[in-house]
Amino acid sequence: MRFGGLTAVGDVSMRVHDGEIVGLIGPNGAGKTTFFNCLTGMYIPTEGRVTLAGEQLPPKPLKVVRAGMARTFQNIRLFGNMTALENVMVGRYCRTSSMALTSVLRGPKFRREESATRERAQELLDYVGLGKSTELLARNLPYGDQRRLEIARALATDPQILLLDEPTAGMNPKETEETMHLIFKIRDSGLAVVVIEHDMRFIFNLCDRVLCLVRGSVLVEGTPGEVQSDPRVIEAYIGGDDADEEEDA
Ligand SMILES: Nc1ncnc2c1ncn2[C@@H]1O[C@H](COP(=O)(O)OP(=O)(O)OP(=O)(O)O)[C@@H](O)[C@H]1O
Repeated sequence: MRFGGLTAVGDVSMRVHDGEIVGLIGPNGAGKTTFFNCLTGMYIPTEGRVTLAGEQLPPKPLKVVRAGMARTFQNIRLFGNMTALENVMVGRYCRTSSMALTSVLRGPKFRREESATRERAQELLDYVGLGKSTELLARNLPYGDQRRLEIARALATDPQILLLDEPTAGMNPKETEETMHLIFKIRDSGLAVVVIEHDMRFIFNLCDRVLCLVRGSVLVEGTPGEVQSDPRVIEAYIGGDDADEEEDA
């Protein structure tokens, strides 16, 4: 993905399997979120392709979601004035005929679908541990719960792969621990999960495999143990090259 003269994501190739958690780490500006934006059709990549279960995905967010890829955002993007339940229901609408004539006519089919959507949304709130917050406005939920609500909304789209962009940012240790268990539960249900995180303890305890991105390229890929002990990763975080360049300047 190039922006003018800047290659934000260049040499990155990633394959994720069902039931696997892959971590994406790297210093600020490495290209992690841009990579997610390319996968989910929010950016049209200058080069490269994204496939899901062998099918190439077009760079169109709604089509990507319908194909089975869902995500959460670094900066929470909920509908603040809607309840927790309604936020999850919104995620579900990509699987219903809510935008079709049935919804305009509001006939029996619409009512059946609406009731099934509500039921599924409630199930998902229970699943992420927000079963008691159904009727609370999203903006009034504690920060950690808002992040969990985003995950519930993403799951409402029935994804095969879930992309989480800094799911524990701003969380206290207890919430971080709960989030780890939630992600394990999601993985155990058969989904593929990719997680961007700056919290190294979290990522190394969570993931089966980790990729470290630096300046748009994969610097190191391996098991948490391999990546954790690789001196290049430590150097990338300390900012060896950049610091040298700044000194030279
Ligand atoms: N829409 C855009 N237009 C121009 N440059 C962009 C755009 N989006 C991202 N970039 C640039 O691409 C590079 C990668 O940014 P990105 O946000 O993907 O990094 P990141 O690894 O997610 O960083 P962080 O950990 O701070 O979130 C940065 O240099 C950023 O300024």
